[in-house]
Amino acid sequence: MIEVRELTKSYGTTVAVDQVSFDAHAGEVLGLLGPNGAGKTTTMRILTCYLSADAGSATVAGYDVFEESFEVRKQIGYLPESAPLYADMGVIEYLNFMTQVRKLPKSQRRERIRAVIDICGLEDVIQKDIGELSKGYRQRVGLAQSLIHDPPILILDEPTSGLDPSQIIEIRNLIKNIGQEKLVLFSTHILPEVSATCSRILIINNGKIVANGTPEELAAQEKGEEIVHIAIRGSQDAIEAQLNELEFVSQWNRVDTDNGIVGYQIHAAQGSDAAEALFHVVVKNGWSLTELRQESVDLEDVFLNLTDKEQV
Ligand SMILES: Nc1ncnc2c1ncn2[C@@H]1O[C@H](COP(=O)(O)OP(=O)(O)OP(=O)(O)O)[C@@H](O)[C@H]1O
Repeated sequence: MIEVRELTKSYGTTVAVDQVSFDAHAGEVLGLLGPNGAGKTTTMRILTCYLSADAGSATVAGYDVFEESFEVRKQIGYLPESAPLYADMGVIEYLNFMTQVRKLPKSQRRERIRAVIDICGLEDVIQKDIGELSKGYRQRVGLAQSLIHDPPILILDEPTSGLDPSQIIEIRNLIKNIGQEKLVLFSTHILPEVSATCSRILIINNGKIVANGTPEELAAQEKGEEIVHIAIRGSQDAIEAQLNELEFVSQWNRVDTDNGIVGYQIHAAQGSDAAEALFHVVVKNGWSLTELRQESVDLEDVFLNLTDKEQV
């Protein structure tokens, strides 16, 4: 649905976006993660036709961002970092205004306003002016305007910035729900944000995409191996003789011995499905398994290694 190739944009001597390429598909919640100044906003502004690029190409739902901006804008709902909301407008009045900006046919306006109020949980505040709303509700109104024309793609720039923890959770859940039906591309500089919300992550640093994958893939790339914790009731000598013979095991450390149960940390080749393979080894030897656990993904290491540490 989105195809970006070698996109480049400079402001004077600052290269804000540097040969960025990526694809995004329907049904994904894609997180653009990077420290401040990494180039997230610039990338999003180019994709939403608010900014031209110096080089490269980008298409949205098959339409060229530079040649067919009218069509591209129809495909995209955009929530900029500071959404231009009008404080003295009522919620309904503002959404109605946005149906006009988006040139929705009169016959559809009422139904679309109702739909976005429902999706974004605005029912309790429809009587209020935008200026009276909490920041969390204002952000919901921002999301509602981005959805008003029912676009297949949503682009959200730091949608939880400035919200308190409970508002952040609400907006994340909203994004996840919307992501079940639409492609959502959103930016953040906060790592837990992407872990909590995204199916795939692009890490951007100094204008370049430095990683692209699911949280699990990125962590596996970083480690280059699988680490499994296992505890077995059986003869220590026999277990260790067997571990030495397993080709996928690159290294093992005995971490615990307790009442006939021996615990190991096992390093294995990436993609070897070591946990499952070790389970079969234990069963084949007639030992009993008291613990089997693959070490959890540590995305923070990935992020810190790929971006400027001092900026995170
Ligand atoms: N209008 C502008 N004029 C000059 N430089 C700019 C302009 N907009 C952005 N930049 C620079 O381009 C680089 C990328 O900025 P951008 O806003 O795209 O990053 P970002 O990842 O969105 O950061 P943030 O999270 O702080 O918004 C930064 O070095 C920034 O200072």
